[in-house]
Amino acid sequence: MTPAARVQTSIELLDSIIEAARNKGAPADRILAEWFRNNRFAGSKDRRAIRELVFAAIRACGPMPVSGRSAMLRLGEVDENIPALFDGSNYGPAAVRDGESAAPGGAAPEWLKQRLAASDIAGPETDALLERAPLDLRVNTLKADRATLELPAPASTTAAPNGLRVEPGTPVEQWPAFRDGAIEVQDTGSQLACMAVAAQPGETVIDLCAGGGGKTLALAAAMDNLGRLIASDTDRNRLSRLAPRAERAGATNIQTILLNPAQELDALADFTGQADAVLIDAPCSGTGTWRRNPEARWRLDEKELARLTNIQSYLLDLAVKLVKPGGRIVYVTCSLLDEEGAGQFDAFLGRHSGLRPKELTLPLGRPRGKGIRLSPFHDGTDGFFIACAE
Ligand SMILES: C[S@@+](CC[C@H](N)C(=O)[O-])C[C@H]1O[C@@H](n2cnc3c(N)ncnc32)[C@H](O)[C@@H]1O
Repeated sequence: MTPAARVQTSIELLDSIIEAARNKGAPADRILAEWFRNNRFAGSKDRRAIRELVFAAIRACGPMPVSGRSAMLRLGEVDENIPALFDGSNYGPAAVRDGESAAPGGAAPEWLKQRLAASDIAGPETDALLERAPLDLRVNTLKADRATLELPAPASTTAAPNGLRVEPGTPVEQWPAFRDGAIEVQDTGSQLACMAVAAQPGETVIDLCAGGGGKTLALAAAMDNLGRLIASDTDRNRLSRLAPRAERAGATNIQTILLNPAQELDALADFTGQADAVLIDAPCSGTGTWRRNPEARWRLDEKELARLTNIQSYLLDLAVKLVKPGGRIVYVTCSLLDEEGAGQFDAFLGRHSGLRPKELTLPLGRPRGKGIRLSPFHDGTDGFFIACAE
C-alpha cells in the first residue's frame, strides 16, 4: 500500500471506531483485528503502519471527533508527515478543502479533564495517560521461577516480585514459555493489586469481579493451588475465558461462579461470612488504562460514570457479607478519579463502622486517601487505586 492509501484506510477505520464508541460497539483493537483478517492484501508492514496511524490519531483527539478524516487532520497538526499525504491520489485521501477543520486536540473531553484535575491528575500526569504502554509479564510461580526462566528476548525485572518487562510489540504469545503457562501478560499495576490481597495457601479467597481471570491466576499462584479460590462475574463470556487459561497456567484450585446481576448473593450463598479475602476489581471508567484503550475517553459520559460509581459501592457492600470477621476486603479500580477510588472507599468505610483501613505495603505507588494510587507518570504502570479494609 502507498503511504497515502494507508492514511485513507486509517481514516475509514477511525470512522468505524467513532461509530462504535458512539453506540457502545466493539473496541478499537477488535475493529482493527477484524479489518486485518478480512483484508489479507495488507502486509505486515501495512498493518503495523495502519495500527500506528489509527492509535496516534485517537490519542491526538481529546473529545470524540466528528469523523475519521477530521481525526486524521488533527494528527496532521502534530505529525508533519501527514499533511502532504492528503494528495487526492488513487486510494489516498482527497485534498484538504478550503475551511475544512481538524478535530479538537487535548487529553480528554473538557468535563473529564476537570474531573481528573479535581483528583490531582493534570499536566504531565495527564500527558502520561496517553503514552505508549510497556509490555509487562508475570512469571507464573506454579510453573517457573523468575530467577531461572529463560526467554527468547531480553526482559528486565519490574517492581512486582514476579514481574518482567519486554519491548512493546514482542510476540510473547508465540513463545513456548507462554504456551506452557510459565508467563502471563499482566501490567505491573495489576500484579501489585493482586499482591495487596496477600492471598495465602489454604485460605478461602473470592475474586468477585474475575472477568477473564487475569487476577484470579495470580491469586492461584500466590496460594500455591492450596485453598479455595472463587472466581465470579456477571459476564458469562468473560468468565468462560478463564478455564483454558487456568489449564495452561496449571491453576487447579479455582471454582468459577456465574452471577445474576442484583442477585449475586444467591449464587455465593455458601460463602457468606466465609472468605478470608474478597477482591473487588470493580468495573470502572478505566481512566488509568487510556495508554492501551485511548478511545475509552470518548465512550465515557457523566451518566455512565454515575452508573459505575453506583455499582462500585454496591459491590463493596456485597463483599462485607462474604468476608469472615477479621477478613480482608481489597478494593481495586483502574481509574484515577477519586469518586471511583479514594472517595468511594472513604464513603464505604463511613457506611461500615466495624471495618478499618489496612495499611498496604507495595513497592510502588503513593498514598491517596486511605489507599494507594499508581499512575503511569509516577510508576510507569497503568493507573490504579488500591485499598484494603479489615
Ligand atoms: C475490571 S473488570 C475485571 C477484570 C479482571 N479482574 C481481570 O483481572 O482480568 C470488572 C468486571 O466486573 C464485572 N462485573 C460487573 N458487574 C458485576 C457484578 N454485579 N458482580 C460481579 N461482577 C460484575 C464485569 O463483567 C467485569 O468483568
